[in-house]
Amino acid sequence: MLTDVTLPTDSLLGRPKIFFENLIKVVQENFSSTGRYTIYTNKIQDAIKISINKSIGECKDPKCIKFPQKVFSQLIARNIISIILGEANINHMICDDEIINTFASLTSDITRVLKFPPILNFIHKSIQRQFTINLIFERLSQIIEQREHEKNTLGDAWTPPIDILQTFVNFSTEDNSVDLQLLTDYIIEFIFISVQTTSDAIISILYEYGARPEYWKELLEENEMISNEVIVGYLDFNNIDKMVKLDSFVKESIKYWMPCVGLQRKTISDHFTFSNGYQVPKDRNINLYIANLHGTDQIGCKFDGFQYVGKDSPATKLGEEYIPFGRGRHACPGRFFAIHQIKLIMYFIIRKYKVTTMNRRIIKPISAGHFLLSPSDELIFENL
Ligand code: HEM
Repeated sequence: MLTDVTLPTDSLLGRPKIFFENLIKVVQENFSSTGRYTIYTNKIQDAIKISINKSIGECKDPKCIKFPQKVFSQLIARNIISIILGEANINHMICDDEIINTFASLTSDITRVLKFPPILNFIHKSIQRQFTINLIFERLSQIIEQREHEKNTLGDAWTPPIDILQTFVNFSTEDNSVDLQLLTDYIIEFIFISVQTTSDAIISILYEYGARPEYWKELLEENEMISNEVIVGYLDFNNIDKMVKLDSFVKESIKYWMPCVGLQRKTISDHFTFSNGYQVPKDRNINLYIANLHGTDQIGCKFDGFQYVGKDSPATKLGEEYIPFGRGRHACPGRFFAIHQIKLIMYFIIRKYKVTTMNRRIIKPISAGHFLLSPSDELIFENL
């Protein structure tokens, strides 16, 4: 038997199993293909437009974004804030640079802490406390206080806000009292799993797009066709489903930007036997040879951006040859939401800018074991 997947923050937050089960439940219920995130899509589109205007803006002359990592983690952070806080001071919060930066850098901050050897666990604990008393804790306290006040004033007439925060409040309330420490941990974990994963994916797609002008014409035509169908100023799910060429391009790019090996599991029974008879003894770590499954250029295959068009093979559909979101019982439940955001972001970028890598150079992902080193190449934006 192989171990279940554990989230990297498990050791840091030190919460019992039920904590992570609740978190997965929230993601499954709110962000599966049939999830409720339809109610969030307009908010996300507003947040994306604000981010693009603020961070990229008008580019009458070519503008070089030197640190795409920073710009796109802030953009995704703004999206995530808009769905976590939903109805709470949303306009104020999604323009609050301090909270956006805290959300955007949280994952890299935590990842740095997780690199400490276990013997330094006591430092984990003190850093965790530092996290949990930081800005997020304070801002959440203010919002919860306001919600409690409204609840007490309105009594039975009070209707709970529909947002992710309120869902986590329900999991953190006992005897009518909200455990703010627990609530903060839920939010930290939610940010950890959703911000950097999605911003890394969008950057890799932009690197591929910027270096491959042969795809621009068809992607722009598809973009224009969809924009002609948008009626009330916001794209709906039907519009997004029609971005089939973009979806295929996104899928191929994400596939290319996976480490060579990964999705590690550990043998916890006496031994594990593969279908070909190969046996792995207890306590050994097993990594999949992802490049081979995905057929990337690391094993001599060519990037083929439109290969999935018309094949009933969207970027969210998992298979033996496509595992960026894992597979099986613990496959990523947030992938529908991630791809939804990615397609929206690409939609707004493609229609406004010509995007290129420096000298239209193809940028290659660099694997270091089962990690990818974050590329730090610039992207150049110019108004169309
Ligand atoms: C492009 C963005 C994303 C990528 C590439 C990604 C990838 C993954 C991978 C590889 C796993 C582990 C699967 C396994 O080991 O079998 C995972 C698990 C998970 N992901 Fe994502 N993810 C992304 C975005 C998100 C988002 C936006 C959310 C939340 C809204 C999310 C929530 C989760 C959760 C809760 C798990 C744990 C599932 C479980 O253990 O049952 N992910 N993700």
